Amino acid sequence: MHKLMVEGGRQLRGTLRVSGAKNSAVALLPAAILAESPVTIEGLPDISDVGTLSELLREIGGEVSQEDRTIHIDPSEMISMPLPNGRVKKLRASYYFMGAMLGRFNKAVIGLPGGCQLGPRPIDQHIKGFEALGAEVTNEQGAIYLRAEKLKGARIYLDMVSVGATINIMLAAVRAEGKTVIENAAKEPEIIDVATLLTSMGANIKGAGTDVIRIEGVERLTGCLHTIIPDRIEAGTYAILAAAQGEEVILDNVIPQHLESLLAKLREMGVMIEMKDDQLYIRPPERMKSVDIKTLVHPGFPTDLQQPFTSLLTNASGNSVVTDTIYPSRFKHVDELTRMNARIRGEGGSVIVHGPSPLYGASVKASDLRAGAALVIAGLMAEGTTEISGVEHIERGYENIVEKLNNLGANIWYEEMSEIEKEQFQNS
Ligand SMILES: CC(=O)N[C@H]1[C@@H](OP(=O)(O)OP(=O)(O)OC[C@H]2O[C@@H](n3ccc(=O)[nH]c3=O)[C@H](O)[C@@H]2O)O[C@H](CO)[C@@H](O)[C@@H]1O
Ligand SMILES: C=C(OP(=O)(O)O)C(=O)O
Repeated sequence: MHKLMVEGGRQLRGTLRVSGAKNSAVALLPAAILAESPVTIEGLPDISDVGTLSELLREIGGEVSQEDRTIHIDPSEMISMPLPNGRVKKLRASYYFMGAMLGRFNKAVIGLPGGCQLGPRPIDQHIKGFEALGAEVTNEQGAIYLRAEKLKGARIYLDMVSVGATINIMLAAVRAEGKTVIENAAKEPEIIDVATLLTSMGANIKGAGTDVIRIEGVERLTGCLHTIIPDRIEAGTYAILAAAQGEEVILDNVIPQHLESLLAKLREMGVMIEMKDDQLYIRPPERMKSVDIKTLVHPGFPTDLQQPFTSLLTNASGNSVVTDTIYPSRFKHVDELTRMNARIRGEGGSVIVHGPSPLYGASVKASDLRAGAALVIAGLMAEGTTEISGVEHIERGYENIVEKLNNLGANIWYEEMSEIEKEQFQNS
């Protein structure tokens, strides 16, 4: 078990290449289950969620091989093997095995997914969608059993906009008989990416990226080659970091249009941003202005950037109000930032960041992936050294974070935890 050590106060400069999108990759890999011949996916991020999904694909009989960033998945020998526990609990996206296995085999048995603990994360809308398509869904001792004679297209209105439910219903519906319409669908770029892969496999999908998706079921899907879009959340995290501690940082392999809400907020704070093709140039101002943020469904401010952005706000002059309407209790990073001298207090469902307040290195715990990113940013901004435990959360979603940041001039390294630290971590 190791911890991440971050020396604060260094100015960062140089070019950082953004990896393939985690939230696309984790849906694209299960989507390959639906094909009858090999699927090749390029631009894979090297993160633990991808490794876990590759193992799950192997567990159900998939032949999976990887060379560098390209994965080949041969789904032809797959069977609907129950996946009640184990790896399924390591990540959120294991829920995509429900839609994909239901779509291919008309049955699936899968444990409830894990992923970041951000407050309640029900999957009732996924189940509502599967049932509308004709599946019988039961929860037996913590595993979800899905069975259908034959899936039939349906009109499904999502009670709330859900990324996972939208993708899962698409996966189940592409081989169903007839037409499916998903209303109040999520519009995230990752949904378009999954629809692009499925379309290359032979699916008939219209409207991905809008709030009404229409799918005409087809009998079979075949393998294809697909390249994953860049990770807008990784790019956003590093853009925030560059605004906090950069001299002049260039982010490479970015789709700036995917980051409009973040870039608008950074500009409001006075950060200089230039876009050129797939690159972003970021320079912080002398003095940063406070801003309020409220997370919303895409294209609103993404909840996954709320925690990293809170770290940046500690350096802004004035009071900033942060509200998360997607996960109203996604604030576990706040106590840790407070240990580092941030002045943040809760009010109603929001937190108010009083800035600027200098941060000081401390021993802190990453409770989830983006809390981890928030602490890395805070550690780089702080005076002294910060020790971050809970590194496994960060490794779920950030490829080679140590190498990428050290290439910009940071000083970050892993250290093995002492026995006492391990015990304290496990009991905290
Ligand atoms: C693997 C992946 O892509 N994860 C992302 C995905 O998570 P995930 O797909 O789990 O998030 P959703 O978009 O489904 O959740 C949005 C909101 O709807 C609620 N909800 C969702 C489904 C449901 O059946 N019932 C229900 O009540 C959730 O509790 C949450 O409040 O989108 C989130 C919101 O952008 C991101 O933070 C996650 O990074
Ligand atoms: C919440 C996240 O991930 P997951 O849904 O995989 O837990 C995230 O990527 O910020």
